[in-house]
Amino acid sequence: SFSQAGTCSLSAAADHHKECLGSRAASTMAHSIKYLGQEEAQHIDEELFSEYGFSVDQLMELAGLSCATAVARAYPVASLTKARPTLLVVCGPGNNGGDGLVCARHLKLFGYEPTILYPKRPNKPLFQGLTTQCQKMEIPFLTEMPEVDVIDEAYNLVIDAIFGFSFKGSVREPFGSILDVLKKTTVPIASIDIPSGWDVEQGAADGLQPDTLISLTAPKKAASMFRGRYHFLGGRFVPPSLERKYQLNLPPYPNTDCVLQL
Ligand SMILES: NC(=O)C1=CN([C@@H]2O[C@H](COP(=O)(O)OP(=O)(O)OC[C@H]3O[C@@H](n4cnc5c(N)ncnc54)[C@H](O)[C@@H]3O)[C@@H](O)[C@H]2O)[C@@H](O)CC1
Ligand SMILES: [K+]
Repeated sequence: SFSQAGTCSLSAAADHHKECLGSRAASTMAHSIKYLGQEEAQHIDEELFSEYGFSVDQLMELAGLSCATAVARAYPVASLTKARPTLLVVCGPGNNGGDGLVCARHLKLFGYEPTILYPKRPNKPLFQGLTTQCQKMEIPFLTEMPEVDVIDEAYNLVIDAIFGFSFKGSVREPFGSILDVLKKTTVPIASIDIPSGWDVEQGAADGLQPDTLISLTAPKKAASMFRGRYHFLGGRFVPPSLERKYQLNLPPYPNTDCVLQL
């Protein structure tokens, strides 16, 4: 992937994969995109709501749509190996989990068969609404995390929407046990914004190793430790003055696309 310092360390195989996706704009090479620290990511988030007048559900919809689009790019339905286009979406207790719910809904519309695990649901209208929408879309909800062999057998991909840029400290239950299962699965994992359980800036040597990372707004510092195949940028909603203020140096999204492969 393309590092902060602007050095390119792609293996020929990874390069081939990227070419196959056909989405890599040459212009991304000219940019040195900024990798955000945790506080900076939180400030940008607050500013989008306070100064720029966005609402959470608005940005969550765009973020979740970006994630579903990235998944459809990296794992087209026709490329999946299981008989049915099944996906497991694991949603955490904050806005990262909300992105997961939106992502699941769009993936269903894109022809996938998502199933959701949502063990800690905030008692807020936003999340209740997103949950109802998924239920009405006939997306099943699990009551507990399946065993590793069940996941390996039943799903083509796991979408990790457990923690995003507000994660801190050591993982509390039930998410510790859930992440232990995810570390053992052979099914590829696509992480939304941050691989869950990773320190937002330092990463985690013994943590999840997702195949795909979808960085929202801008990558966080830990993304420089991502070693999977596909790194996407999503969340095409940053006003130019905010981009300038934080010197995000975002590469241009192609045409009307809501994701960009880094
Ligand atoms: N600013 C942006 O650009 C946007 C951000 N969005 C999403 O919002 C995310 C950030 O959301 P939040 O700030 O709600 O936070 P997160 O979703 O990162 O997580 C916060 C939740 O996790 C819990 N938690 C934190 N550390 C924990 C630990 N060690 N063990 C167990 N639980 C722990 C907290 O109690 C809280 O419930 C981003 O990563 C992104 O996915 C999008 O929804 C919209 C746009
Ligand atoms: K995540």
